[in-house]
Amino acid sequence: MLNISHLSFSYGKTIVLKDISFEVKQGENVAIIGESGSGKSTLLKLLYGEYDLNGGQIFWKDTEILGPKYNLVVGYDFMKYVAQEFDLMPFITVEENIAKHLSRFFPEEAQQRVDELIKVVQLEAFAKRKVKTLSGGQKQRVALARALAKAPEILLLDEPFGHIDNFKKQSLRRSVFKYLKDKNITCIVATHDKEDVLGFADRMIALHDNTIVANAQPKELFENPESPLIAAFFGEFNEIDGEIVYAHQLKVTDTSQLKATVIHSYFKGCFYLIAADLNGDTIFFKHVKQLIENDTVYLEIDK
Ligand SMILES: Nc1ncnc2c1ncn2[C@@H]1O[C@H](COP(=O)(O)OP(=O)(O)OP(=O)(O)O)[C@@H](O)[C@H]1O
Repeated sequence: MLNISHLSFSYGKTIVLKDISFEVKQGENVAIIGESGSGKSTLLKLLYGEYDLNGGQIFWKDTEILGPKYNLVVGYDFMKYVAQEFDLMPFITVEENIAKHLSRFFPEEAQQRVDELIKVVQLEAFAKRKVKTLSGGQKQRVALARALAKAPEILLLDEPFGHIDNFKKQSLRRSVFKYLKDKNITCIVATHDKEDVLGFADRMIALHDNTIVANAQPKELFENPESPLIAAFFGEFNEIDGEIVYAHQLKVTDTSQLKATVIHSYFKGCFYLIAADLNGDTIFFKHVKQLIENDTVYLEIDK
């Protein structure tokens, strides 16, 4: 169990996190969300022991995670952190980067492990390539594999698929998160992307105003978004009479109290996102067909 109690941290005078407490069970996948600058990366760095806390404590089982004031070398063997800027060794190959920290006394086992991880991050075709010749997304996958090489108990991931194209992203997510679950590796992911959360995270923690404003299962938060911050994470939404209504929860009907004027139809693939004026406010709803500008539509809320 990872136990964070009353954690506080500032960069100089800039307060970033104030009195944060939460727990993460072994094998759990927890997503940290929040606006840019809300302190997601800072929280991961604190969990890793990169900075000294201003207050509070972090424990993994019986080990207290301490910062540079107490540790000559930052970090702990049982934990790996994949930062947004991954520092790989550019002049050696993908395989060599991953194998770097594996024992040289058991070359066969090391090679098997490298092969297994290259498969997890779907880089089979690039195993023998020098890292400096890879794209940003490919490097990100090498950094992930390298973090997994020594089988950490906890993995801290900062926007782990941010550099990876949509084409590859979904299958890579499934592969990596399945691997972590299979190996019972605790995983904490800082992300802006709901796709990193839905279907994978057991729990979601939202940071706002230096503190935790939500800590619950993604389904629970999706169904009852307590604030615009949470709703916005999941998608387009409106505030109608003080109520949060997702764009997919507004339906066109024959007649209703909600009379709106179409402003624009955005083609979104299998639906159109319609912007419309409702009593002077712009609202958004999903519709199967394109609607004509300035047409009147009646809407109902279908939750
Ligand atoms: N090394 C640093 N020194 C001083 N201030 C910093 C430092 N790193 C981050 N900050 C500030 O701390 C706050 C939190 O930053 P952090 O990077 O943790 O946010 P974030 O939620 O991860 O943002 P993003 O989603 O953009 O990555 C921001 O206001 C940022 O400007």
